[in-house]
Amino acid sequence: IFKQTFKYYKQKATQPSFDDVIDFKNARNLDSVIVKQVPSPSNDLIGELGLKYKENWEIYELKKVPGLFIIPNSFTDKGRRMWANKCVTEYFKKPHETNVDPFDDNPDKMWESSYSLSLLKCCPIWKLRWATLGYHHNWNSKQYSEQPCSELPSELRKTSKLFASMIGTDDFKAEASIVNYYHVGNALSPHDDTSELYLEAPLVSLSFGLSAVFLIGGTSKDQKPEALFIRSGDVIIMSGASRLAYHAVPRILKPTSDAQLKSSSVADNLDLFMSHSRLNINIRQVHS
Ligand SMILES: O=C(O)CCC(=O)C(=O)O
Ligand SMILES: [Fe+2]
Repeated sequence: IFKQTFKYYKQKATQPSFDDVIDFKNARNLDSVIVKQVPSPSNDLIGELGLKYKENWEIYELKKVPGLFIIPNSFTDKGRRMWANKCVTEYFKKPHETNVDPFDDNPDKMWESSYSLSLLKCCPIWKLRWATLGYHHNWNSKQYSEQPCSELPSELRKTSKLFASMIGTDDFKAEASIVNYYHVGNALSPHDDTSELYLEAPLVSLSFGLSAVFLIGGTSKDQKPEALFIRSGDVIIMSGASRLAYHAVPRILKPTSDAQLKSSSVADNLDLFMSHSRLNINIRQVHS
């Protein structure tokens, strides 16, 4: 059943209907969520992590998927740029690992001098699909390395700790991170994340760039998933029962007209890339 819903939203022949997709921006189908308010973090942290200043933070929990929290639209424009920039200039470099390690010999070539989208698309940056940080996840054995290759960057540790504390987990240890790079037409197949040795801790997930449809169900693939839009700056937390739930990203939405390409200059390579990409940074605790 999960697979059917996945295929429905992934289809390319016709555009699927998004009527059933929970949307925090347009407040659609929000009768399926519970809202909770938590006090704002300190101003220092807000500024450093590129978060929005808000009196109170609103956290939504899906009624049908207890433990699945969404904190929409958490970052400022500048903050979103800062995070995107880290994904395309830092997180793919050693000691982190990626699917395109050969390019690591010459990481600065990732953005080789091209100002138009067609040229830019030839750059190695478009071939990046994932990077792993901290304890590296081995995709084949589905196991984490014994030793962390590095400590996670401090902004990843601080951000994940902060969001984990918003749902009441004060002792979250950020030990591993996977950064996913998506473009229109890409998808992430249904899976559960159970390689971590300690599964009681929440998983914190940040998204930037293009919007996506996210599906999350239960621990069985026979359970019909809920669909929700994840937009740039949204934070998702999988905790409790939802931590072990099947989930997937069947569709990356095409850029809307307001994301039209800006003028051609080197400084805008990031805008250009981001108007055609979705970046997801998820942070995990591996050990108890
Ligand atoms: O891209 C996403 O939002 C989800 C990524 C994910 O599920 C994973 O990396 O395990
Ligand atoms: Fe996952």
